This record gives sequence, C-alpha cells and structure tokens, in this order.
Amino acid sequence: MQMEIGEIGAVRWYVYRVPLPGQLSSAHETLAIRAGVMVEIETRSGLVGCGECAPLPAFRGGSLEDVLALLPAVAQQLYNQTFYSALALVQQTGELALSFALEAALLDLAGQYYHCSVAALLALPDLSAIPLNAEHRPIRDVVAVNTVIGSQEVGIAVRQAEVAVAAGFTCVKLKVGRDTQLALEVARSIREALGPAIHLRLDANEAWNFEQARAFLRACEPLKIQYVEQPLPRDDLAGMALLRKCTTIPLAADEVLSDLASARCVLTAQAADILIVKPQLTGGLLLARQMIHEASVQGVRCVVTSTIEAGVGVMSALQLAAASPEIQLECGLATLQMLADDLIVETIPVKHGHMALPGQAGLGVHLDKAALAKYQ
Ligand SMILES: O=C(O)CCC(=O)c1ccccc1C(=O)O
Ligand SMILES: [Mg+2]
Repeated sequence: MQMEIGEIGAVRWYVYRVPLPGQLSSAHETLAIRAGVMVEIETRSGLVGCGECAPLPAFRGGSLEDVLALLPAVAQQLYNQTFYSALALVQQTGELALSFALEAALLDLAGQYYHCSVAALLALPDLSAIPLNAEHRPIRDVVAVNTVIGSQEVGIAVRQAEVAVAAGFTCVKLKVGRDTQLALEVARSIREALGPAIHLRLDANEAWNFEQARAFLRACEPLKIQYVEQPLPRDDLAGMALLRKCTTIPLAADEVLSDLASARCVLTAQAADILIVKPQLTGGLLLARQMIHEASVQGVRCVVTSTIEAGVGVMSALQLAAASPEIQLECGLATLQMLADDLIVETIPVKHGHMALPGQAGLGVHLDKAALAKYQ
C-alpha cells in the first residue's frame, strides 16, 4: 500500500548559530558554538515536517557551507514530489547531514499522516509497505541516557559527575585528552567519588597511538570502565582489532563511522565491540537503523548519540533509539542543556537519566521561529 501523503508544496530553511555557554572540550577541539540549518517540508495538503542539519566538519563530513550550496537545488527537485520519490531523492543529496535532515522531515510528515511516532515508522520491517490501519508502536517510549563531561581538570570533572549522579544519571561519559596520565587520574577520581555501581565510559576521540592506548587500558582495568570510544585514529582498523585482544575493556568505534559502507568495514575488520551511531553524520535515520541491525546480527552492540544539535536533531536521534530493540546501552542524547537554546517550541526533558518520546505523531517537535530569528 503506497502512502497518499500528498505532494510537496514548499521547502523552507533557517540557518542558526547557537552558543554553548559552558563549552565542550575533547581531544579534537573545544566546541563553543553550534551552527546548522533547520528545514521544513510542507505538503500541498498543509502538513509540515521538520528536520535539522548540523554538520560537524572538525569531527567528520562536510561543512554547513557545503550544505547551503546544495540546498536550493535539492529543494527545487523536491517540489511536487510524492513521499516515496522524495525519500529516494533526499537519501542521495551528496551531504550526509543534509540527507539526515530532509529524511527526518519526510518521516515527520509520514508519522503525522499515519498518526504514529517516527520511532514507530522506523521500527517497521519495511517502510515501503506501511500497513494502513495497523497499530504502529515504537519498541519503547523511554530511552536510558548518559551524561557527558568535557575533558578538564580533575576537581571540576569530579564535581560535574557528582551533580549529574545527584540528578539521577547512572551513566557518565568522560572525554579524555591526549595526556593519558591525566586521563587515568580523572577516571580513577570519578570512580572513587561515584562508587562501583555507576557506569563510566571514556571517549579518547582518536588521541592515542597503539602503545599509549594499550598501557592506558591496562591501567584502567580495575576501574570497571564500560567502554572506551575511539582510542586510536579512525583509519587504524587493524590497530583497533589488535587492541581489542589486549584488553578486557570493550572498545567502541565512532569517528571511523560515516555511511553504511564504513560500518561494514569496521564489522568485517572486527575492529569494535560497540558502534557509536550518530544519525546526523551517517546519512539518515533509515540508514542508521540498518547499521544498528547489521551490527547486532554480528554481535556488535550500538549506542545512538547526538552531535550536540538543537532539539529537532536530538529528537530525531531519540526516535531512532526508541525504534531499536537491539539498543540496551545508555545513549548519548542528554546534550541539549549544553546549548543556549534548543530552537523548538517543546522541551525535551531528561528525568532520572531517561528521555521519553513526546507521545505525539511524527517527531513531536516544532520549530521555535522566534528563537530561530534570535539565533539566525
Ligand atoms: O555521547 C554523548 O554523550 C554525546 C555526544 C558526543 O560526545 C559527541 C558529540 C559531537 C561530536 C562527537 C561526539 C563524540 O562522541 O565524540
Ligand atoms: Mg565519541
């Protein structure tokens, strides 16, 4: 059964720049401002879907300028298209972050049309045959999430971890820099301060070479580390595969993942225990869903994270996590409070280390036009 959502009548976009008042430091950079573009797709019947494109070229992928250069032509192509032909078009824009945004907007429209969440659509085995009148449900309504602490001085990191745990988080992700001695000291201090029950994961953001990573992981073994993200440079799949054999701490792949092909390379090389799936950077929710499925079939667990986008991007990623039965680990979605504004009308609360779907059709969020004007 094909959908009758109606033809696309308008595509609009809003460029934004939002500060991160507290900044976020990693081995890559210090993030102080986040720039992106919100998109809206409107059907001739008056449904409006939204999506968010927030490239992060310092991490991977193209720039916002690349996206803005492409967007007018892609928008032009979308006019008068029906749902499935539009979906096929947006999956190959040439910029993964733009594909993510436009696909999310289309899924938002489809969810509104079918009175179900985007998570429920993503949980369907086949989107090309959405059963009419079926009861569409997501896999779950609530997703467990971690807090994230930037790389910084020991005392500040410990205090931030304690505040997060007092607020109900049971999983803390710590960014660690190039200095493995300092990284060890911070990890040890946080473990001592929080006790043994809290899940503690580390993100090295490619900071180390093989010998540094091996020594660090060995020293970390008593600290009950949940996993370490991207200890080695992204290209070093062989190094990752070898490092996995040298430690009992699970290793996660992040920077190395872009499209589905890159994930398949990681799986084939047995280079990770866990994939960090950032739908903003992998080319869309449907592709990310496929990535999670293929990883799980091969015994590799997945974590969905934001890229510190505003509310539309974070909600898109939350819908993906809620649609994925394979995901048991806490997801990296509790990042909105780092931004000066979430640019949406709704708020997406984090309660006791969990984030809930809004219980609305589609994505369940709407652009805050006043906030977009303020941060344009
Ligand atoms: O995982 C999280 O909790 C937050 C997401 C995050 O850390 C991140 C956000 C933007 C870019 C890179 C990364 C990363 O995981 O390295
Ligand atoms: Mg990471």
